[in-house]
Amino acid sequence: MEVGFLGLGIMGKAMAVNLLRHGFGVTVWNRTLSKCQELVEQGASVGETPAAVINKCKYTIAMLSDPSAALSVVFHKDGVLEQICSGKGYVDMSTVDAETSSKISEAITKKGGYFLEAPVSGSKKPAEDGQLVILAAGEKALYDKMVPAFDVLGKKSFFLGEVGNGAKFKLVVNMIMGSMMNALSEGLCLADRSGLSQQTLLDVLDLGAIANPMFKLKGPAMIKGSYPPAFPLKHQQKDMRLALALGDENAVSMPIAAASNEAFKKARSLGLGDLDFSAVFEAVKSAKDSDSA
Ligand SMILES: NC(=O)C1=CN([C@@H]2O[C@H](COP(=O)(O)OP(=O)(O)OC[C@H]3O[C@@H](n4cnc5c(N)ncnc54)[C@H](OP(=O)(O)O)[C@@H]3O)[C@@H](O)[C@H]2O)C=CC1
Ligand SMILES: O=CC(=O)O
Repeated sequence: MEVGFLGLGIMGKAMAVNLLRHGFGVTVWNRTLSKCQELVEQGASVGETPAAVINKCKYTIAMLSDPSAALSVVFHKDGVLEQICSGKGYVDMSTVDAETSSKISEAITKKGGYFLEAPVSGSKKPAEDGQLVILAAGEKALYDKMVPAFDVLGKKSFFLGEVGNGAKFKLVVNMIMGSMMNALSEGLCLADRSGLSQQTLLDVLDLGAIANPMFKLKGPAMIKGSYPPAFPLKHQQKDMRLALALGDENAVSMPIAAASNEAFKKARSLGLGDLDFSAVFEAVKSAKDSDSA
């Protein structure tokens, strides 16, 4: 199967490599075109523009940073819309809001193409290992065609019905994840300020009812103040913002998510946006420092 792939950031690169390793023909494009070279060395072809990739491939996947990137790759000059047509499918796996996804879906469908949103849960390592969880919604016929690719990229894929449901699901999941990361950060800070061992706190958490892979993976690095980006903090803050907007639309009060969003914003203002989202710990620590000054 030949697929196009737009967006070779942390996730897109790992996913495209995985497809190549499993025998897919892959034609890649990235805004910063030089990032395509590493994929070419592993057997990929390059399209000079998103339109060129769509022209070449029957199915194209996108993995882009945020709503504005997802929209620009479709609607701008040399974008997806210029070549999408009957018989071609476009699968956007970026984390965006339902409104963005619907806009893209409508435009593509109007031109006779098929659209599927398919955001993923799971970070850099699950992307490298083909262990993502795929939250797809939109055109069921396209979902069925994409199953062989999803089987390579993920450990489980869900088909969730109409466009928007995948986007909303992903935002709910990441809203919970961002709140948990803040709770862990406050706990580590509180333990330290109370004269307790942060490592012992992690050991205790790992043995009890709230043990989870995220605390186990990120906790030890957080204690060391090490935040190599797997899931960039700026993207987690985008997800909190979009989840809060979904809460606004549905009149759901989310004080914990709102407070977590403030901490992620604070972390961005401290210049931590490109680090891993666990760097919110630094913002939590700095807030506690100024409280005690
Ligand atoms: N990292 C993670 O753990 C996970 C991320 N996600 C989601 O997946 C998506 C990608 O994440 P990730 O790979 O980490 O992000 P990165 O920041 O590593 O990559 C972002 C990609 O988007 C491209 N891009 C940004 N702005 C534009 C634009 N205006 N026009 C065209 N391309 C653009 C970048 O191109 P360039 O190289 O030129 O900057 C790059 O290819 C996000 O929506 C994120 O929320 C979902 C699950 C896990
Ligand atoms: O969106 C991030 C993730 O880890 O999932």
